[in-house]
Amino acid sequence: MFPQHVFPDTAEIDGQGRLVIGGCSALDLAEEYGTPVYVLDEATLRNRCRSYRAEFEQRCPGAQVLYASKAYINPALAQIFNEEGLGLDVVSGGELAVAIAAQFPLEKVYFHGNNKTSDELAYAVDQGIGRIVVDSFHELDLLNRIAGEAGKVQDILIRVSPGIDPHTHAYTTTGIIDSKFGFSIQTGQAAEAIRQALALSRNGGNLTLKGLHFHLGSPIFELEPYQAAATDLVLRFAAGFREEGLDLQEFSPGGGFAIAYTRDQEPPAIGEYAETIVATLKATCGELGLAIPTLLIEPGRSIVGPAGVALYRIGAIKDIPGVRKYVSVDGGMGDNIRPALYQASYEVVSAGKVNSSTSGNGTYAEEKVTIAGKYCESGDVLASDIMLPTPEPGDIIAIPAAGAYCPSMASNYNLNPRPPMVLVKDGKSRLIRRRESYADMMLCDV
Ligand SMILES: Cc1ncc(COP(=O)(O)O)c(C=O)c1O
Ligand SMILES: N[C@@H](CCCC[NH3+])C(=O)O
Repeated sequence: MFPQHVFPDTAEIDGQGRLVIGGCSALDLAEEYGTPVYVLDEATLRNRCRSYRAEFEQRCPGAQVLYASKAYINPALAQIFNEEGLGLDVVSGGELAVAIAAQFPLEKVYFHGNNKTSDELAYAVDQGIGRIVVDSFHELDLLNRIAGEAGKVQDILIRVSPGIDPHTHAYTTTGIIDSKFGFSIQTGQAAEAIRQALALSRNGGNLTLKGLHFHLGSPIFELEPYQAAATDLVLRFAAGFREEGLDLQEFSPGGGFAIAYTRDQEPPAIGEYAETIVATLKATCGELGLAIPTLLIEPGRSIVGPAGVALYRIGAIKDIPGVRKYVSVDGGMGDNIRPALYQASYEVVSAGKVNSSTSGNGTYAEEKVTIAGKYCESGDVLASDIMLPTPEPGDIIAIPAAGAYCPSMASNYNLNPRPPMVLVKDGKSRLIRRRESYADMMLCDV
């Protein structure tokens, strides 16, 4: 059965059992743009942006949705997010440069990161970035100096670490006490950071503390970590600094909202995350007598992830009798490091032979295979022991839920060019990033 809910909103199967995305045949896209290729469905992207805005704004007027660029950004996408009224979360000078290239309104850009360099901070301050989310004492001093040299007063948030385990992969957990991100509430370092920031907001300093931020990790399939544990805990902590002059104008519980990667996964709906966060925010602020701050949320994966489908072409097929059947494709860990890095699981369908009750073609006989990449690493496996209609060299396979943290974490390992990105909508496709060439990969070599 076709796992519709892990594919983009517009995905369908035509009468010949072929996958169609955004009105475009996956086989035709593979032919036109070559493989591997990442296809992004514009309708899904925009639907997710609109759902986030609607679900949070209707419950909490003035709430702002900041797209977490690290999930994937380029100028064309930044323009779409701007059209949809989102802000941006950036974590490097490079991501900020994309926002600038796309003429994104910089007052809606928030700069994160545990070790922003002085060059990056100076660049952000000079360009007039909206907020810098300060993550260390070193950064507090450095930024105060840089803003002073630029003759500016920079708005900041402080990132706190609430000491909450959101039950996700150890490599993607950020809000626990043993984390390189943020100032820990438990150790007293968050309190000290707030006091220093307040002092720099007053005594001739060059910073203005606007509020607090935290981010627990990603993907978070539970609602509870956002609720009592985090939103409630951080708000109570913030209320303790009212007397010392903390005016909590902005409050961000970060991102981390989950998506379905495999057919058995059912993450909470966007409305459920919104209800949990906003209800807790309102109840806790009411109880503490705090004015409700502007709520900021930072979804990345859950906006771009479900919009993306990776297409690969099958090459070598190696059957090791009694052991495993390896089906190798023309991409792999260079364009999707997530299985190797996080043991992430994906669905795989054969784009020209989709087993679906709506295909009208009955079913294709399946066999158990392992999808391997073309990289010189044994760990370069995209999906292990999955069922696939009998594969043949030349077949196109599609991996859904691939829009987030695949192209953005892609590398040139083994000097394979990174794949192109294609936006599809209403039966038309548009290249928004071309495939790298061999010359591109030698561009910086001197
Ligand atoms: C500070 C911050 N905000 C937002 C995000 C976005 O997370 P996700 O893409 O899971 O929504 C991240 C990444 O985990 C992050 O570190
Ligand atoms: N890159 C990770 C998530 C980390 C998000 C950044 N803090 C992933 O692929 O799931």
